Amino acid sequence: MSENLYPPFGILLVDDEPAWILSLSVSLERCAGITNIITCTDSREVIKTIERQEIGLVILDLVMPHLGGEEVLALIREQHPEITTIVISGMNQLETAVRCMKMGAFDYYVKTDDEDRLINGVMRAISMIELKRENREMSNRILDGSLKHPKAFAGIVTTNRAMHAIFAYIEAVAQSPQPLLISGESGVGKEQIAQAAHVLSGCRGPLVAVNVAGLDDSVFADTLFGHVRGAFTGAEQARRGMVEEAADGTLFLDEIGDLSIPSQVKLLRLLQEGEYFPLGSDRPKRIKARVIVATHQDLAAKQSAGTFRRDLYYRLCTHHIQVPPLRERQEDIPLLLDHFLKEAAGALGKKKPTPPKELVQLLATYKFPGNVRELRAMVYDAVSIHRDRILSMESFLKAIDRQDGQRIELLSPPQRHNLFGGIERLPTFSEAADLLVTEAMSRANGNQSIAARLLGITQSALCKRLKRVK
Ligand SMILES: Nc1ncnc2c1ncn2[C@@H]1O[C@H](COP(=O)(O)OP(=O)(O)OP(=O)(O)O)[C@@H](O)[C@H]1O
Repeated sequence: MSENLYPPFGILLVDDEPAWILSLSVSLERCAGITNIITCTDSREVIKTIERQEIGLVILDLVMPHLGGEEVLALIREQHPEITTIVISGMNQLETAVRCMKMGAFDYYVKTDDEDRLINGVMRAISMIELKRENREMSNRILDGSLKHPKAFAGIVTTNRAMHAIFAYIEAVAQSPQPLLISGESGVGKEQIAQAAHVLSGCRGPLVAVNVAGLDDSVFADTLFGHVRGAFTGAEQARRGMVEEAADGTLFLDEIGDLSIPSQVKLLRLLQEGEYFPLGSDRPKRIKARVIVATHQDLAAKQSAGTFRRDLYYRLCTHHIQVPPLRERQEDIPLLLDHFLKEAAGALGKKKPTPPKELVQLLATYKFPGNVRELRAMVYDAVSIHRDRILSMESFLKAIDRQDGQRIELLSPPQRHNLFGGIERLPTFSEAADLLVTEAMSRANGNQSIAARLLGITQSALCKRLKRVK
């Protein structure tokens, strides 16, 4: 959103009547926040203007001296077919309208039409152009597999393919004025993703984060929209709301799934109309921030159950990112372990300890219900009590065992290929069990607790087996 012009491409108004151009410009800005407007009163200049600057939409008068609107439309379709055109006429002529639509006009309006109809049509055209652009951008990224701004994601440690696809998606939608929805379990890194999207939006303002969980409706309205002096008992001073604090930046609403229905209505109105009223004021203010929302809940399920408004859900879903849980990206565990060991050692003024080999094996057997945040906390705890050069496994084992109700089970999906394919004589059941136990003990470096987790059995069951193996 360079220089905060909206939309990110120009809208060219072509009409030989300067008064009409002025009145339409004012209405577009006042009613829809459209500021990226270029004007042209000489139809012969249209193509040159298009070639000089980035135009996405042309709003074209039909009756003009020199070149008429239909001729200009034909030239645009021929020389710049990527540009969308809306035709406006002083007369309501069905035949002309049909002809223009057949020539490729996006829509046709009569100057005497209700102004709202024209503005809604312009907004529809803008949404369509933006979607097309995002699509093109996404396809290009997917084809060349690269990121334009890898620095924006520097703080997010991952080698996972799904996470890299998310990065490419964020780059594609970063400049869109539509809201961005980030969902995923608690602790997967949703706030970090929101920060990357904010950096890439190019907005100069701040990222203002608001956790909306547990806010009742009036506190929600006051927090977001602020109030004027005397708005309610105790409102001795006017207060700016978070929407205003986030001007020219990003408003990040966390835990959006917990919002009450009346607050959902307020948020929808804000997103749809771009306007809000501070409490006690009858003068609307315009939102000038990009909105990013996050939730650990399944909004689709909530919407089906009737606890989340369908219209808001669809509005929020325009750009949607689903961050995978840590257990679905186990390849990230060694990297994150190393990252947090460094971070914790630095924060606690210690030398970075060396993790024992079996630690990654152990962590791979765990589901991490608290995701990356839980891993980070485990590492900080281990580093804070650590003394020797090699990190002790004890605190990790304790933290994992503390998770009551956690069934002991391996996380990797069962192997589908035939392990015994090349073997002529099948081992007996107890021979195979002994071999498995020996292998698990070797991988766990003799640690029975880890070996038991690797095998998916209790430690006492392993002890019994070990006695037999010996
Ligand atoms: N890929 C990652 N690389 C480095 N640190 C990460 C990564 N993912 C998460 N973290 C760290 O884990 C912690 C939790 O991340 P974050 O707050 O972004 O999660 P969240 O999904 O927003 O959680 P919640 O739903 O509870 O708000 C933070 O300290 C964050 O820095």
